[in-house]
Amino acid sequence: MRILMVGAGATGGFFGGKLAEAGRDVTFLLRERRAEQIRERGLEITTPNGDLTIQPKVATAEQLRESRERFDLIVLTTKAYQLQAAMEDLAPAVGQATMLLPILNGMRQFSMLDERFGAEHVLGGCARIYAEMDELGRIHQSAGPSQINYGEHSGERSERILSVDRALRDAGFQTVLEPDILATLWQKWWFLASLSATCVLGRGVVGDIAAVVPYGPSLARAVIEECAAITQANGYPIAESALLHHIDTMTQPGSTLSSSMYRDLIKGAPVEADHILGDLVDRAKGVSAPLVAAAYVQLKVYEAAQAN
Ligand SMILES: NC(=O)C1=CN([C@@H]2O[C@H](COP(=O)(O)OP(=O)(O)OC[C@H]3O[C@@H](n4cnc5c(N)ncnc54)[C@H](OP(=O)(O)O)[C@@H]3O)[C@@H](O)[C@H]2O)C=CC1
Ligand SMILES: CC(C)(CO)C(=O)C(=O)O
Repeated sequence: MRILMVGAGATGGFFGGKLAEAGRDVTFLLRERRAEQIRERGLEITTPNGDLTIQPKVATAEQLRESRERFDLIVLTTKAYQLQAAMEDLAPAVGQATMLLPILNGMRQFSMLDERFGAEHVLGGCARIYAEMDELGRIHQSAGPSQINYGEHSGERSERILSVDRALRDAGFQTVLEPDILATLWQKWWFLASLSATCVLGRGVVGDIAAVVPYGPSLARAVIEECAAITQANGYPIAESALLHHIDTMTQPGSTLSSSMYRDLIKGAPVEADHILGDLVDRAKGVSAPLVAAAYVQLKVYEAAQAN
């Protein structure tokens, strides 16, 4: 299977690097600066289980346009606010049977891809990992999961999704072929949105907020309950045990847990406000979610200040 990874940032660099190291046929579609960095330094990845540096195949949008090379699987790993431009860059690589697998957070990416390329090309997917790229372009994975979940939106175990499964598994990270990828996406979304909104409102990682007893833990609990209620109102039930487990995780003193959105915020980098929190409150279906909305407002004010 010929795989095109769009982006070699924290997630794309990690999963694409692992796939390339495992011998899969991977090309990275990169913008000029990142392509140059990787040609010079290689793709460098550090993980709790060891480090690796590879020299992957790299293409820029211009090279892709000229070669008109088509790929079997295109994995999208940009931030949400980069997706529109990335779709234009990757378009020449989409042939009749090409599958598009976005592993971004949130949900809007699917309607955007459906509209641009046709829903028949689009698979469901998401990633679980704690990773960051530093200013030298090195990818650092922290302890915790490294996993991609994927599936047909219909839930079908089609020939093509089984071929994706064969291509992605056993490459040094976990993979899960999902019977109901939409449910998985919602489960991931409420977890991520509640973590992000709590960290944004409390301006700290989980342990910092948990230390402000009793208000920090009650903030986390209230945000979790809002996100869970929106998810349930959209038809995705949450087991009591999952809710309690998440509340426990999010109120642990000393925990260094945070989301990629919060890490971007404290770095002064752009954030996926509309995609991760705005879209969730837009889908509240009458559920009251003042805390998630407040976190969203904060991020939009931050975005506006950044633009000036
Ligand atoms: N980081 C994490 O731990 C996790 C992140 N996620 C989600 O995954 C998604 C990606 O996040 P993350 O990997 O952290 O983001 P990063 O910013 O680390 O990486 C995104 C990469 O996409 C590249 N890119 C953007 N536009 C293009 C384009 N047109 N062509 C080629 N490359 C492009 C950027 O390249 P350039 O260097 O040129 O700017 C950048 O390197 C987000 O939705 C995030 O929420 C999900 C789970 C965990
Ligand atoms: C769920 C979590 C926190 C880890 O995969 C994430 O998606 C993120 O940090 O963006």
